[in-house]
Amino acid sequence: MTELALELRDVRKSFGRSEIIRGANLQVPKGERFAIIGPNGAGKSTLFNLISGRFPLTSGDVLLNGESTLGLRPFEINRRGLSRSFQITNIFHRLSVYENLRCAVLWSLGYKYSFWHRLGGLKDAAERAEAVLEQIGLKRRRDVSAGLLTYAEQRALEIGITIAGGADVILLDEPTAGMSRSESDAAVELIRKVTVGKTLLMVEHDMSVVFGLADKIAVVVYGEVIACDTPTNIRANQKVQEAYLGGHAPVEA
Ligand SMILES: Nc1ncnc2c1ncn2[C@@H]1O[C@H](COP(=O)(O)OP(=O)(O)OP(=O)(O)O)[C@@H](O)[C@H]1O
Repeated sequence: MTELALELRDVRKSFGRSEIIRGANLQVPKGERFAIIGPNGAGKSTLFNLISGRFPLTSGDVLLNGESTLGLRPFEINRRGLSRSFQITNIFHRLSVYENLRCAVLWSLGYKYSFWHRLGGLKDAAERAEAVLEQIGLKRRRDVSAGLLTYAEQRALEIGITIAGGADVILLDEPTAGMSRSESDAAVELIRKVTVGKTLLMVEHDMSVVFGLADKIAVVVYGEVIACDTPTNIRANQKVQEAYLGGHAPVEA
């Protein structure tokens, strides 16, 4: 049987009287790259917030590596091996690129920022931060304040921060939003490289990124996963074509 990294079982979420997530089910096998697509307001970011523990579920269950995460706080879910990035960049602008990464490593190890100064010599964290720096291609920019990086570099750093703790399950929220075609092609390569052997779940609107990167695509419409399949099958799926008004299935640019 396939081992699942992540499983959503009849997940529901209401805000006040509106039910936004309406019985979502999803199975993400270990080591696969999944894209979540769907119209604006379908509930994709809300699903991410439920999976990462930012919002409590109204009902249903989320399993990470076979274990329920119900009632766990975001940092506890993070310590169990799930790390997420945000649509809005989540970096410390006044710290250098390297310091941002070291901070992310230390945080994942359970250290609070207030202990920072006493941990400067922690060899493992420093080595890990250097390795991630290399992986994301920002070695040249090591000592630059993160706030001075270009937008694309900041998004790469953000991916570095997300993977720095060594989580096996990575959630990326619109990793190429606001990028030019060439920047987004480079981001796809970076994401592919840093997620080798890991499980990836990403929300993405850019169909060339989705079709270029995803093993499977989950389509969310009105808070339900209406289809989850390979890119080829999703393109041919009648229900998906109908959900994308006008009867056109999502296609690459
Ligand atoms: N904290 C909240 N309180 C109330 N309503 C919310 C909250 N968060 C999200 N919603 C509502 O839930 C619905 C789904 O929003 P969500 O951001 O998850 O959609 P999305 O699929 O990610 O959209 P987009 O593609 O535009 O980013 C929207 O109608 C939104 O207004």
